Amino acid sequence: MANGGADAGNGGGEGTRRSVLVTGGAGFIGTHTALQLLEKGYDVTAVDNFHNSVPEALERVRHIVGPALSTRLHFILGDLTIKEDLEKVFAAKRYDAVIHFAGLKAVGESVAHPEMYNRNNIVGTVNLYDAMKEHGCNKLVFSSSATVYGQPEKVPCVEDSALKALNPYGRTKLYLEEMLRDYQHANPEGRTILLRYFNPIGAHESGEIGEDPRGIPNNLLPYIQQVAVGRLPVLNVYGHDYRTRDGTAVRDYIHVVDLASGHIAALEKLFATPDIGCVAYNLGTGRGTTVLEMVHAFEKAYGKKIPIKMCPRRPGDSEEVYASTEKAERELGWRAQYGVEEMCRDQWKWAAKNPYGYRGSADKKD
Ligand SMILES: NC(=O)c1ccc[n+]([C@@H]2O[C@H](COP(=O)([O-])OP(=O)(O)OC[C@H]3O[C@@H](n4cnc5c(N)ncnc54)[C@H](O)[C@@H]3O)[C@@H](O)[C@H]2O)c1
Ligand SMILES: O=c1ccn([C@@H]2O[C@H](COP(=O)(O)OP(=O)(O)O[C@H]3O[C@H](CO)[C@H](O)[C@H](O)[C@H]3O)[C@@H](O)[C@H]2O)c(=O)[nH]1
Repeated sequence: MANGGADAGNGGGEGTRRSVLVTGGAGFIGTHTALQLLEKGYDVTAVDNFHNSVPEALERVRHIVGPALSTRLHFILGDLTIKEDLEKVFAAKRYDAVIHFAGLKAVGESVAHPEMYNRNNIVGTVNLYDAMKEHGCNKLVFSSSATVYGQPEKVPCVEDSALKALNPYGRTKLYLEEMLRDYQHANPEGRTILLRYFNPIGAHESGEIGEDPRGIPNNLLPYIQQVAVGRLPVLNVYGHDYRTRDGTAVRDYIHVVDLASGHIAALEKLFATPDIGCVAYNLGTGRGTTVLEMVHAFEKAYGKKIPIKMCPRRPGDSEEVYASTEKAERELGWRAQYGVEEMCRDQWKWAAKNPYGYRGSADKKD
């Protein structure tokens, strides 16, 4: 868990409760983070255009935290690429900090529609930064990704490794990291943390909120989950000739609840460190797991076999990616608590309760 007291967001009384703007707050990581922020005593405003999420997700957050904390969760429908929407967001309240999740994240889609990724991820972030500057908000936590390490030559990935983008999605993250460093250089009073997520999976332990991708999932766990609930017939395992323990690729899977607590730790670091500048941290567990190990861990939670089909490697995939977690441990006082067993347990709980995600049934899907 993140360090810090139970009511760390409440800087000493009702009138001084810290207020955080969460862009993309209805999404997978946004909902889990909003929930923890509320539990920590922060006042939360989520802004989302529901491009990849639904209002029900935030209703579930309200349900989990209960009526009292729910009053501190505000929502504004808005699109970061529309400046007027951001004006509305910043006119509503004064924010002590922003956690910026809003973005598109599907690699394949970014190859097919790079202009959409640049417009959404880059223009959205430029607009957000301009609005923050205009309204005197200088603390930002930005969602970056391990994708900025490209195909790492050396693992574990350390924060000062060489960076490289392999696709248009990765290029938006890499460019935004560089842009935010430039902005920091020009505005030294700013405080920015870039969080490089490894592979977020799992769900809140209640099984009420989780990842709900539209269409056929690209990522491993959402795919396995859909095979488990009968929406897809078989898991294609991409690549079984890697130089790894069992021939399948290795990733650093991290429980989304741990990832959320990493954001609380980053936020607390920003509040506590006036001269932090712009710093990157990995959020991973530091442990690598193969695709087949993940399948077996999920089967243990699910209680049945997942049918698999061995397939050729997926173009662009790396053999082995996992994080060095030393910097986050040392400087944020944060480390992941959960292992793959808990990740799969909670992923399956979410799947079993919500086989068709938030939309409830096959007919309503998409
Ligand atoms: N989930 C992962 O595997 C992963 C890995 C590394 C980095 N990230 C990054 O973390 C962030 C959050 O990811 P997530 O998994 O929660 O994704 P998500 O799609 O579930 O959440 C993103 C949210 O942002 C909203 N959004 C997108 N563009 C918007 C815009 N222009 N204006 C307002 N709202 C907008 C979407 O509707 C969605 O609710 C993204 O920036 C993503 O690139 C995710
Ligand atoms: O149906 C599937 C889906 C995935 N895989 C394999 O499972 C592993 C993990 O794949 P994911 O798609 O879940 O995750 P990636 O590590 O490939 O990519 C994710 O994590 C990256 C960071 O490391 C980037 O952020 C990227 O955008 C994000 O999708 C890979 O070896 C992949 O080939 C399968 O075998 N079958």
